[in-house]
Amino acid sequence: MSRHRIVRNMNIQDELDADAGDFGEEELTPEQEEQMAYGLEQVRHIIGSERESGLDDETIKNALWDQYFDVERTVQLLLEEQERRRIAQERKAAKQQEKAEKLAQHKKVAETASRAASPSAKGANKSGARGITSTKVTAAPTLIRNVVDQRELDMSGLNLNDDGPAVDEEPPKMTMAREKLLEEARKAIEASESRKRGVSLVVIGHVDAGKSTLMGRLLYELGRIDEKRRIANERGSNKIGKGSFSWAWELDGTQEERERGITMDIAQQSLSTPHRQITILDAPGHKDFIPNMISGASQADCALLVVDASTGEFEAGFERGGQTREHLLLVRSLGVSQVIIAINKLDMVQWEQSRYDEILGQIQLFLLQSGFQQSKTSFVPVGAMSGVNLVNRRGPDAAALSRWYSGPTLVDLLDMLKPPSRNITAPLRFPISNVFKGQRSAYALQGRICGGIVQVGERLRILPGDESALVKYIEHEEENVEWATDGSNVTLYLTGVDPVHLNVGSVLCPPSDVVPLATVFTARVLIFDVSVPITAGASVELFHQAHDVPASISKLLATLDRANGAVIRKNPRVLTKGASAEVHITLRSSAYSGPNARPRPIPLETFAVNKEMGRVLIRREGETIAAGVVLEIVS
Ligand SMILES: Nc1nc2c(ncn2[C@@H]2O[C@H](COP(=O)(O)OP(=O)(O)OP(=O)(O)O)[C@@H](O)[C@H]2O)c(=O)[nH]1
Repeated sequence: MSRHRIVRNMNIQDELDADAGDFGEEELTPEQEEQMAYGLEQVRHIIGSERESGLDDETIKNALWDQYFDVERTVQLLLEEQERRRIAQERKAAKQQEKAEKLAQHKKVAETASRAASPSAKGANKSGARGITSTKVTAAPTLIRNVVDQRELDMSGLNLNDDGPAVDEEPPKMTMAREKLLEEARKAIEASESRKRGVSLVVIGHVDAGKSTLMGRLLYELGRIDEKRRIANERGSNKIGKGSFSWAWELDGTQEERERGITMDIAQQSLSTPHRQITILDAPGHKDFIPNMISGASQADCALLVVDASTGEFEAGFERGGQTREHLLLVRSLGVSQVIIAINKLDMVQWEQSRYDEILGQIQLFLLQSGFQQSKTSFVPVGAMSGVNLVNRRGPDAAALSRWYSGPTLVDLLDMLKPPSRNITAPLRFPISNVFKGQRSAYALQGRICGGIVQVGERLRILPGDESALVKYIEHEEENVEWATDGSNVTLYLTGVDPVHLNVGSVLCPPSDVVPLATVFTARVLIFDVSVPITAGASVELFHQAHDVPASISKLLATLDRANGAVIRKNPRVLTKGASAEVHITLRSSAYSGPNARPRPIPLETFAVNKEMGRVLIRREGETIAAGVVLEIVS
């Protein structure tokens, strides 16, 4: 379950549980009282389901504490819930009314037809039959057929007296035909060009570079964290002797992360600059959690690399085995071309310009070697802890920096990130990156839309498998929306499906245009800095979107010229550092599935059809050894 989600769920729980009967100094209105009662019910339900899903009470409590001060958001959530229920009830009443009217109409026709069919009512028969054929025109044949059945039908089948399913269970309806939806989406995208445009940003870098601190402090500087919450984080982190991590607490929400002082999973937040609405994916820097980092990077448009400028620390992160280079290579391989490099902790080297220039020079060279264009990379000196040069350069800490730096702040650079173009006419592809039990009897799936458009009420296929499900709600940037397009990081709430069919790595798509499945495919790969050359049959871990599966590089087809793709050698014996090659990749069954089990296929597309669905990463023994694109699906 997503940590982010636990925290969000706990918003309600925390407020109501902790403050039941004592809402601080504030008097509650009757409406709020009612909301609180409803919320408490939710709380019990949520605690129950969190326990069922294996969370211990300590973690739940921790998450509760985390949201302690978010009173306004809680009340707002509850009011929204009430409003949704009201609308659903109104819709239900309108539908029942409509059904009743239809039934009355059918009954009338039935009576007429029955009179017409009755041998004892000859006059009526004639006139009735004439009446139907002459007045009911095209609909008459169906109606007459129904009339016969109608007389035998059990009225309960029409559900007139039924209370119907719980309001929450009412199946969602698609509000727009596809063409109309596309039209509306195009207009909205055009309109957003002049307003705030959305981008998603993955925050990467070596362990302890200050990524979470930077994000926590930035959220505070931008007013997304209030004073109460800041104090709570400060107190909480001091209490366990981790005071220097108080800013990181905002992002590192689980007990284990807080106690260990490291990020372990992707944390999602959003912030807003004058021209951009940014979804932040804070990735772990520790090499043990690279799979989680890859999952975050595969959902991002841009990257923010944080490096630690302190003596010896930059070097440790940048040399072989450090995460700075590996993260840069990974994001580039996953298609991210824009990157901001925040050179952090300059306070540790007395804000020396020479240190900044030295680091900038080394990274710039590596960026060029790794295929980043200089025009799409930018550097900024910052002090995350004291908030220097994030939003402004005010205060005594910033004075030393201002002596030699007059360029943009971090927010200025974020505000200039180029939003991705959206391919809304492509078939929908939604690779699942996270699954958890949502509220309101739906299952929640997090991920990024890789092509197309999705709307509430749509039925989607889940690949691999034969299952489908209905989209009940769509959440984007913490708001419920009717539809969402390519490039958006969203949470889809699905109903009508057994959760066993919802797995990380599965892809949702339209039933009429399903994504291909593959167990063997041809890929063009670029070999990274490997210590042991790759031979045919090498066992590897294949990463595709948020998912990793066992595989082997089953055939080495050719080595290629990196510049023009021409074949240098067919059937090479080995692939060494820096080689570009065409290979066959074959999925293997996992160690748990037994010796004779066949590998489960994964949803994949060629790079030519869908860039995001056609990228793969290859790792071996905890090291990323290659990145590639899918050329052809073999089987
Ligand atoms: N002196 C100084 N320390 C900082 C600064 N920014 C972060 N730190 C410290 O660096 C340590 C690591 O910070 P985090 O934010 O947890 O680092 P991280 O990159 O998110 O760590 P992982 O996600 O676990 O890789 C903490 O002790 C911070 O207080 C800074 O600007 N100056």
